[in-house]
Amino acid sequence: MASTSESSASPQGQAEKPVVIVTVGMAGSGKTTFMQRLNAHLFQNQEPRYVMNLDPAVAKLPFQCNLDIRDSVNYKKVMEEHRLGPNGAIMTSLNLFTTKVDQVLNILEKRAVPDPENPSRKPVKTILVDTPGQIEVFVWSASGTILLDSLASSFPTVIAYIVDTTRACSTSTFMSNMLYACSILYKTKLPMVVVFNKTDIQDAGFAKEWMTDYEAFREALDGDENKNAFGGQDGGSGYMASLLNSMSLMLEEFYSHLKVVSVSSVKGTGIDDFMDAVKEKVHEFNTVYQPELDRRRAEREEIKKKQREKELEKMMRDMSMDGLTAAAPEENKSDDEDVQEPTPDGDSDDEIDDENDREGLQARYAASLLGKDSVTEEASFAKYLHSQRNATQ
Ligand SMILES: Nc1nc2c(ncn2[C@@H]2O[C@H](COP(=O)(O)OP(=O)(O)OP(=O)(O)O)[C@@H](O)[C@H]2O)c(=O)[nH]1
Repeated sequence: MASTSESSASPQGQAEKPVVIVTVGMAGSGKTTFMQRLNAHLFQNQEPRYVMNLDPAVAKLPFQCNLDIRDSVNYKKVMEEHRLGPNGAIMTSLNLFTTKVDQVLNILEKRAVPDPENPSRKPVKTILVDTPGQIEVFVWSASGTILLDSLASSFPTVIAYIVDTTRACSTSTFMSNMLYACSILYKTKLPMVVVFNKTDIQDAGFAKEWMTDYEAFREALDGDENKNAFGGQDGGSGYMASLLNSMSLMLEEFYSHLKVVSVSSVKGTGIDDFMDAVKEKVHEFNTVYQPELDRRRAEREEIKKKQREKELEKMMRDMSMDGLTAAAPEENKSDDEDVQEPTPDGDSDDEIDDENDREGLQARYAASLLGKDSVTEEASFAKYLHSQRNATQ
């Protein structure tokens, strides 16, 4: 039997990390059932695992999970309180959950190593994550991205894209599924295993063939066209066939990056193949994705560092300007003179402008040093001083 644990060691030989498997797929494709099957498979092989449910709208889970988004967010309440539809409420629930991502990672990090207080508890080797059926809500939302990025920054992470094989038999539904998978691959930038599920009802041989043999797909397209499967009139059918044909050519490169397995989540067939595929993808994660993630992280750090340097430079400039403008009046008159004996032209505009400038600089300086609240405080204090001064004049 293939084990994911042996594959999670980094190329540098660092300590083994648990592998995260995130199931993504269209509604009803069988994500939860697949998750249940994986969970049972790992249990049978006595592999310590950690199961997370990120679907706030699921009514009942057929397995026990360690971390359930429903424990921290009440989807129905979110819907009522924010007057949202189902998708909006799922997205808001995910957003709320994402605010706790640090805590989630902390828990996972702790479970990934031996617990000195509980030596009999084995470190987790696999983290299973179930996601909402509304793919776009998870994959294309900011919270979904943050959650996936956070997981991938700590552990090797693989996407399991679940396809309902019975609903991918025609060339057009197959292509829709593949385009979805392609967009997820490029959005998440994580290694992917395509899981053709429900193969107890429909064998996935045709799909595998279409993905490796362009001519086979072309023939299937011709067949669909002859049967007028695209239902087009006035050449509409021809347009669909040629579009699908072009897309298939375009997707050839994408197919070459995928690992494809056939599974029946109900019967439990193909799970070993899936685990082997995950093992391969973890290796890819460590050798290809991880360096790329590190590069992107270093790039972000560099940008942040430059921004900080820029702000510091600006602050230093502000401070030295502040010193100059503040010194000038002190050279000529005392504070008392300044307040009690105005110049003949009264509160000269120049003087007030000068004062305003100084107040602005002081406020900005305070902003740099003290943070936002203090800025408001400092600015209003300066304003107060200014009004007091005008009142005495
Ligand atoms: N025959 C068969 N049915 C399956 C298989 N996997 C899932 N199903 C059925 O497909 C239906 C949907 O399965 P779920 O696991 O709820 O699908 P899901 O993708 O989690 O659904 P959402 O979370 O609502 O998107 C259920 O009736 C399952 O019993 C399978 O391998 N074979």
